[in-house]
Amino acid sequence: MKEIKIKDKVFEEYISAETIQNAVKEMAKKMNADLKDKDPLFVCIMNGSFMFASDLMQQLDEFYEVAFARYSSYSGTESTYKLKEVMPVTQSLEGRIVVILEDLIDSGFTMMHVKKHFYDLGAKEVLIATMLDKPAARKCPVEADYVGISIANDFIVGHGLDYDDYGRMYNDIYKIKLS
Ligand SMILES: O=P(O)(O)OC[C@H]1O[C@H](OP(=O)(O)OP(=O)(O)O)[C@H](O)[C@@H]1O
Ligand code: HPA
Repeated sequence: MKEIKIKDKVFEEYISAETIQNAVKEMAKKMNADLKDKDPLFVCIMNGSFMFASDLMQQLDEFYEVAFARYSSYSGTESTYKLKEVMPVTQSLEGRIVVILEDLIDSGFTMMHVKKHFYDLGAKEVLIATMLDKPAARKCPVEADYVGISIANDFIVGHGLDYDDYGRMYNDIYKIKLS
């Protein structure tokens, strides 16, 4: 099994890029059916979601508006439970159906706060689409409307996800190897 080393940690192969692409295609099919003619605004949550958002956009049938925002709460492998708004969304959300594009829901802290914040900014409806979900890690009550793949409670890197900002560029996903 392929292993990679990032700083002090070793990670082993976990989910192939092909499995991710198939899950994203299934998600896009549902979105094509649900969102046609509704003019949703997709908001990509940086940094981790850049690959997922790019994959998904290429599978959607319509040309939709896409915006970007950046929130950060992790240090190493742990949440600080302090959400920093590094880059706010610049488009108006007033009256819009907003679809948040997230790479991973772990504790749920980020999505719980971002969803509430987008409603506070005037969104009519806020939906969450996540490439990966870790239901066993949930500490905050939030659920996604679209889930690519549900995974166990392991720290992962790849396909946008990082350990201390490294590892995002791997196309496959790797999970931490505990020694
Ligand atoms: O459900 P949670 O426990 O809140 O964890 C999920 C969030 O953590 C990661 O972001 P991070 O804060 O590491 O920022 P990044 O996307 O820039 O890496 C990930 O991209 C999610 O946004
Ligand atoms: O498992 C993870 N990997 C990378 N970043 C994360 N942010 C929350 N959980 C994770």
